Amino acid sequence: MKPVLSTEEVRRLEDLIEKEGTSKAELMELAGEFVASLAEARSPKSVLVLCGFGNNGGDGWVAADILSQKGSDVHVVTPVDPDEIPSALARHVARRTAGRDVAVHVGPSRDELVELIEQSDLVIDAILGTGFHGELRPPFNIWISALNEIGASVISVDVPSGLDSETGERAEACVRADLTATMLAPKIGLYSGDGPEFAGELVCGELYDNLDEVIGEVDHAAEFVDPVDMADFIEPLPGNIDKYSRGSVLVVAGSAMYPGAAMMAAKSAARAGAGYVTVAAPDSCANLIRLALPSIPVVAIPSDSRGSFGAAARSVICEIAPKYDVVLCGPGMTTASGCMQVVSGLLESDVPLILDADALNCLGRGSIDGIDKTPELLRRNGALILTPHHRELSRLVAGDPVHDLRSAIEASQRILWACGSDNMLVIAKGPTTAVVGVDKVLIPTAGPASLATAGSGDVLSGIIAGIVATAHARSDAWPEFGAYAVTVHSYTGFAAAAEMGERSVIATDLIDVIGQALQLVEDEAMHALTGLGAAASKGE
Ligand SMILES: NC(=O)C1=CN([C@@H]2O[C@H](COP(=O)(O)OP(=O)(O)OC[C@H]3O[C@@H](n4cnc5c(N)ncnc54)[C@H](O)[C@@H]3O)[C@@H](O)[C@H]2O)[C@@H](O)CC1
Ligand SMILES: Nc1ncnc2c1ncn2[C@@H]1O[C@H](COP(=O)(O)OP(=O)(O)O)[C@@H](O)[C@H]1O
Ligand SMILES: [K+]
Repeated sequence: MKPVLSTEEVRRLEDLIEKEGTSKAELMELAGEFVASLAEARSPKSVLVLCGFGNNGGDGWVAADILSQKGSDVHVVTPVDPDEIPSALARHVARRTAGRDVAVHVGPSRDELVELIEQSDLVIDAILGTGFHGELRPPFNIWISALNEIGASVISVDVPSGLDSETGERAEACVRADLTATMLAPKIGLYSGDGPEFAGELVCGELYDNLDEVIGEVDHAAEFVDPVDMADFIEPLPGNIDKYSRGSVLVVAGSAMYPGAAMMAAKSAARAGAGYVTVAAPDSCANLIRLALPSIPVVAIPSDSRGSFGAAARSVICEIAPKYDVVLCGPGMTTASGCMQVVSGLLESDVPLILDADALNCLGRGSIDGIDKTPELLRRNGALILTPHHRELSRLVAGDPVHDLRSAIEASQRILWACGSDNMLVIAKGPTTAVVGVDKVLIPTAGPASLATAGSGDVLSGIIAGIVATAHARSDAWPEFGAYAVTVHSYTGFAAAAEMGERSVIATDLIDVIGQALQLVEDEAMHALTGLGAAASKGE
């Protein structure tokens, strides 16, 4: 797992590294070398380096110096003369570089800048890094819009300029990079909001030899989880099991209005490896589900007049629930009063429970000031996984806005810390999904935008249920299994997009490629472990 840091955590890390004997000036030299090596790999004849006032600009000046010494034709654009750069570290390297065989352009007009961009094979964006905040001021807004308009090939240093490294929010003008060379550790904003779209490919320069030791001494906003981190959680199917011991799931879901959600969640749980999946659905739609899923038993539960779970549902469901390794409740269920009763009954039981979709909306309706103010509703002995998307999460915390990864992590942590339970997980879904436990935040590989299709969340909750059910002996590692399930879901997105075209994927396509996605994740994990490299790529 790779640490993902907040801006403040990066500052603390740099201070610690300095205490260990590597100065910030040395780190700047190493950062510049790293950027230069990435630029060199693209064999540019002519490189344009756009430098800002701060240390991000300093990294750019160092890279310019190295590239010119290696024979590239290097132009540097700076808003002020090197002698007037306010950051002492950056001023030092700027003066040094300006004395070498590098063409320096101070405060060019837009037209002059456009000409310079057009004449170069590669642009290095060292305008703004972690020090950027607030509204983007001239001349950088002009530089960035010119750069994006021309569509030059761009390497951004640390973060794309104009992107807030903490929130992932972008300024009106923000560099659209092909590659972002981030220093020491990725910043959380690179995964949040507009970060993934504007950063392009992300590579991290560790810069410091003993980074692994020092980085453990600062808090981590999150950890990025690769398939290789899942190698311990992927086990071959043992021969001496039966359908029950393999892992059983009860899916409590569906209504006359939304029978499909129950079908998709149940089928996904089975495809993700559960040996025995049962659906408990209102009798209004039970037959429909039976017909669609011949391999899955369906228990018909008394409905209300609108075809949702009725008043008698709670006792019937709570009686059968303990027979299963995991219960998944919510998809397509509606928030009728019978459903609210079902959710509260299941919360009172000890069975490991996943609450998704309408079960979360029932929870939200059942607590007036937000679920973080009424944690007693969630306190239980059995494990609990909540899988809200941003809107559901916002409803759970009484309407506080949740609109990006960072706010989703914060809202999830508020709920978890209020409950104080290490037996609970919030899987906060979004373009980048976070698996949030009381003491750790995992960020699995995000899927493609093809996943933004109705029913995709039902597929995810089914995959989570299937994976968790088959791992029942290892409940201590639910965050890791949650991350594994999210990764598999992401890979269904890649595999389905490769088959169907990225715009045409619908949720049922994702179910059909769960097996393929499980195999892709396993191949990547095993290849990386055995040093063969990640040969199996995401459906390419
Ligand atoms: N501190 C360190 O030890 C290291 C820092 N490094 C680099 O240093 C960067 C951080 O450097 P700084 O803290 O100097 O910050 P930056 O260089 O990211 O930005 C600070 C400068 O940007 C200007 N600025 C801020 N907001 C602006 C806005 N809205 N419009 C226009 N200008 C704005 C400020 O006036 C200031 O001069 C990192 O991103 C990284 O690239 C690396 O050299 C590695 C070592
Ligand atoms: N732009 C995107 N890129 C990648 N994944 C996405 C994107 N938008 C949504 N997703 C994923 O798709 C799923 C959608 O779930 P959800 O909103 O619950 O759908 P539904 O309620 O229709 O089933 C989540 O797993 C989410 O992480
Ligand atoms: K930058």
